[in-house]
Amino acid sequence: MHRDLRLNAVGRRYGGRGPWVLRGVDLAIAPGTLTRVEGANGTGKSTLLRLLARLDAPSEGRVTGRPRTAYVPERFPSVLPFTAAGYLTRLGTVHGLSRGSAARAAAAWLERFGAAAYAGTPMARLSKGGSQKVAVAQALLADPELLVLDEAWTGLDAEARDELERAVAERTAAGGAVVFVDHDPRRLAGAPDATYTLVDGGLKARTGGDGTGLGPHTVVVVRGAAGARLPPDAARLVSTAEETDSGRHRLTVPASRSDVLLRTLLAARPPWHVVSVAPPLDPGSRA
Ligand SMILES: Nc1ncnc2c1ncn2[C@@H]1O[C@H](COP(=O)(O)OP(=O)(O)OP(=O)(O)O)[C@@H](O)[C@H]1O
Repeated sequence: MHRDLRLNAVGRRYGGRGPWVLRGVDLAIAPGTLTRVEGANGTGKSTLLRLLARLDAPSEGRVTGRPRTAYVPERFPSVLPFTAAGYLTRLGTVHGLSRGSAARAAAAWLERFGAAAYAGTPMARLSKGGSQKVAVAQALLADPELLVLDEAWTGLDAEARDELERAVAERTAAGGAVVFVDHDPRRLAGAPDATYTLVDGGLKARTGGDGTGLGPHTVVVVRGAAGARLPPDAARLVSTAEETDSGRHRLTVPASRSDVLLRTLLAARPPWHVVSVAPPLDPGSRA
């Protein structure tokens, strides 16, 4: 399937004869999945993310698949000669939105990240945090099939960090793929379908993935029509689902995804009834 992105025996080194930063990397990124990439400083995380975003080409091996991709770089150029809203609107039109839709989407994303007040501020005058909000908004603007986030949370305030976690959950629930690097091990804890560590230029899968119990989980009890199955958008978000009684389901969901799960269930047709929501449990405990 062309939306699946695959790296096949990929290697990357800089400057022709430089040392191999990556070598023999095989990786498949399927729609609807969340992937975390970890590694010590300088192990090639950004290099890998640029290859996934197709902004860089491998020195050897192949990259196949062309999902519509958006990327938040580690360092976002803030000297662009536009206001925040002007820049986002232009980008929206590049992504195929009409000017009006692009302007509305730009305003909506700035609002979501608490940046509406600087919509008219030239990019060069934005603070680091303000500029990072624009960096994140430009990536989310066009509902990408693949979202690549390189330390995208760095510089955001606490509310914007939470909002970005919600936006990631929305993307994966909608069937998009997200790949991220973040220095905070608690980021989206429990949510990734796969976690890889870069060691000696290669990828090591963390055994057991990360969707099996790490990080705080919320327990949500919902009721649907007898025999009804969870809507696919909701099923993608949960770690476990158990029908405890006819039509009554007990779901565990990574805390970072619980808001999006509740919204998805309430918006389903017919809507699901939320019976209870328990606060996040300690990592590993989902009893
Ligand atoms: N454009 C480039 N030209 C030359 N060398 C580069 C280039 N980009 C990265 N490198 C080198 O490749 C190696 C991996 O860099 P990369 O930025 O991918 O690692 P990283 O794991 O993202 O690092 P960090 O955690 O510090 O952000 C480093 O030795 C770096 O100096």
